[in-house]
Amino acid sequence: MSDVRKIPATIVTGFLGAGKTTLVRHLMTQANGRRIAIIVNEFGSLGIDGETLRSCGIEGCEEENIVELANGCLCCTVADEFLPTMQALLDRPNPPEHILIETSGLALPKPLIKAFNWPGIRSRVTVDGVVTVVDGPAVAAGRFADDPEAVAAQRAADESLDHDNPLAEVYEDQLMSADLVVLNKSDLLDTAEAGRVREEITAAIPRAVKVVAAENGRLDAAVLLGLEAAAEDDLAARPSHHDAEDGAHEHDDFRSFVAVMPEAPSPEAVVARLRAVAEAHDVLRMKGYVAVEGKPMRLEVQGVGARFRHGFDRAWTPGEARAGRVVVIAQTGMDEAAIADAIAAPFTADAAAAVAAG
Ligand SMILES: Nc1nc2c(ncn2[C@@H]2O[C@H](COP(=O)(O)OP(=O)(O)OP(=O)(O)O)[C@@H](O)[C@H]2O)c(=O)[nH]1
Repeated sequence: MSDVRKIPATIVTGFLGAGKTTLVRHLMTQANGRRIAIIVNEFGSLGIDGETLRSCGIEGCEEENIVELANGCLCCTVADEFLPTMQALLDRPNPPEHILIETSGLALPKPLIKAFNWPGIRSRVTVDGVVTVVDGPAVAAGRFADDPEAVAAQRAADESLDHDNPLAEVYEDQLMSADLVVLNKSDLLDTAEAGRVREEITAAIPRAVKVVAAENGRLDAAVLLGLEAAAEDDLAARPSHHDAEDGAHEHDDFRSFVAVMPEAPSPEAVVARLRAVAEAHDVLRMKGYVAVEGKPMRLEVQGVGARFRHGFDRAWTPGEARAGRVVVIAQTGMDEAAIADAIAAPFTADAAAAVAAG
């Protein structure tokens, strides 16, 4: 055992839109001068999570403390991207006191936890805990539920954990790696639903793991950090649907692309259009920045399924094109052309349709 204290790292994982960035942002408000580095990985190419954190104005979220790993999912780029990034952080003259890693919503945490056993990393860092953020209302709505008959048929043919629902696989892998589960978006659950979701979560994890409820990821840092789980020593207790493949998975079940959106007459018009598209095409996640007529500020818009939030985040900078761009993430097979066309249509078309509809 080394007498040099290892730097604790917390892995924040959870499905697309569960509230990981919101939680990390809140956590950073409690940094109290502690040197915390954030590694953020996003599925979709606009780098919005990194930008959200950098622009939040919270001490500690400055440029130099946030490293974005934008290419693909952390779990698939461990050797090429994650390890060199960790090495660089550790080799800083003033290394971080804590490292927060926000995975993409489609990442499987286990290959990432395994990476902490690599020589050069293992001796200097430990996984303090895997915090899995769960979108309470999405679970309550059965978003990750398998079709019970299909699963029964599949299990009868093959006893392995694997099944054919890509959402369920990612969600369950994230749960099974957890040291702490955050049941987020409690504001959108009634007591009975919250109880049911909590039971479902507990049943899905084969060991005792604490589940804490949260709204907008607002939890005390003392709850989230200092779990001292040493997860890298405990891989066997964290089963994965991909154990047989040694963590390899290609994300070919999911696709993302960037759609262009013209300047909009109002924030409401942006949300109405994106919500209609999300519902018509079963889109999992949208996020982007859009220009609104007469507004010097940029509108940030975020959708999880058909639930949207928006707000003006910053002024368009001089010389910056007021171009609206929205990342769209859905299961493979989505009609990208139809979605792109619907988002890119001039807004006058919506007005005409509203008039025609009476
Ligand atoms: N009502 C409600 N909305 C929330 C809560 N937490 C987060 N949100 C909203 O949910 C959306 C997604 O939150 P994020 O923090 O970006 O989620 P994420 O897990 O980082 O998303 P990805 O990185 O895309 O996987 C945003 O619009 C948030 O404002 C919550 O507790 N209640």
